[in-house]
Amino acid sequence: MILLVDSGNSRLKWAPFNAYGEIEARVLIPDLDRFDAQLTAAWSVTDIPQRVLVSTVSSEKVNRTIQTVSKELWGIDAEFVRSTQSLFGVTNGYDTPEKLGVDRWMAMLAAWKDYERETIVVDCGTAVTIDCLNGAGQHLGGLITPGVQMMQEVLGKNTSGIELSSRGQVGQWARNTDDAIVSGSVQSVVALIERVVAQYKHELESEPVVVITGGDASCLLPYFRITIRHDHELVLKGLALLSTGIE
Ligand SMILES: Nc1ncnc2c1ncn2[C@@H]1O[C@H](COP(=O)(O)OP(=O)(O)OP(=O)(O)O)[C@@H](O)[C@H]1O
Ligand SMILES: CC(C)(CO)[C@@H](O)C(=O)NCCC(=O)O
Ligand SMILES: [K+]
Repeated sequence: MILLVDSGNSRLKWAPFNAYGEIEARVLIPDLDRFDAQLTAAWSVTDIPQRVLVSTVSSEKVNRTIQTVSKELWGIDAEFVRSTQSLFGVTNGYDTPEKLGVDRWMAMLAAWKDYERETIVVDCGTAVTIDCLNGAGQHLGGLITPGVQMMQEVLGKNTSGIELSSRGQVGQWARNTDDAIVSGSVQSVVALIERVVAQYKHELESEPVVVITGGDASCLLPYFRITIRHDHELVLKGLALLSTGIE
C-alpha cells in the first residue's frame, strides 16, 4: 500500500492507495501546538505503507512533522513531490514550472488523465485556484484568489462594522449583514469561475470540461449556471497516478 498525503493550508488529507479500489480520504485539521501527537495518533491506525507520497503547500513545520512521523512509525522517508515541466501528457505553463503549487499540478495531472481534452480545473480550498488546459495538455495558466472563508475572515478583520457569524445564507438581494457577506464571497468565486470559462470559450472556440475540487466545492455547486463536474479527490488522484510511475 502507498500512503497518499495532500497537505493543504487548512487541512491534511490522506488515503491508502492500492492499485485497486476507490480513494477514500481521511482528514484532520492540524493543531500546530500538538500536530506531532495528532498525526501519530491518526496514522497509527492505518496499515503499514511501503511508501509515503506527499503533495504539500503547507509550512515547513508541518512538512517536517509529516517526515518525522512517517520515519518514526514506519521507518519510511516520505517523498515530497514537486511540480515539474511536463508529466503524463501535461505541460506546465509557468515561467518557472517548479513555482506552480504542487496541489495545482497534481489536480491537473488527474484531470488530464480523466478527460484528455480542454479542461478547466478549479480547486476551492483555503485559496481558490483556476487552471486552464488546452486540448493538447498545455497548461495555459491560472488564477489564485482567496477562498470563500478567507474572504469572509478578511472582511471581519479589516472592518469595524462587521461581526462574523456562521449564519449567513446566499441570496441575490441580501437584507442583513450575515447574508450579505456569504452572498458576496460565494458569488465572487462562482462569478470568477464563470468568467474564466466564458473567456476560455471565446478565445479557444471550444467547450472545456470544468471540474471542481476542494473543501468548498459542495457549497458552491448549487450556484453555477454552467455545467460543472465535482471530483472530491483530484489532488490525491494526481498522487495516485504519480505512484504508479507509469508515464
Ligand atoms: N469540515 C471542514 N473543516 C474545515 N473546512 C471545511 C470543512 N468543510 C468544508 N470546509 C471548507 O473548506 C475550505 C478549505 O478547503 P480545503 O480543505 O480543500 O483546503 P486546504 O486543505 O487548506 O486546501 P488548500 O490549501 O489546497 O486550499 C474552507 O474554506 C472551508 O470553508
Ligand atoms: C495557491 C495555493 C495556496 C493553493 O493551495 C498553492 O497552490 C500554493 O501555495 N501555490 C504556490 C504559488 C503558485 O501556485 O503560484
Ligand atoms: K503563504
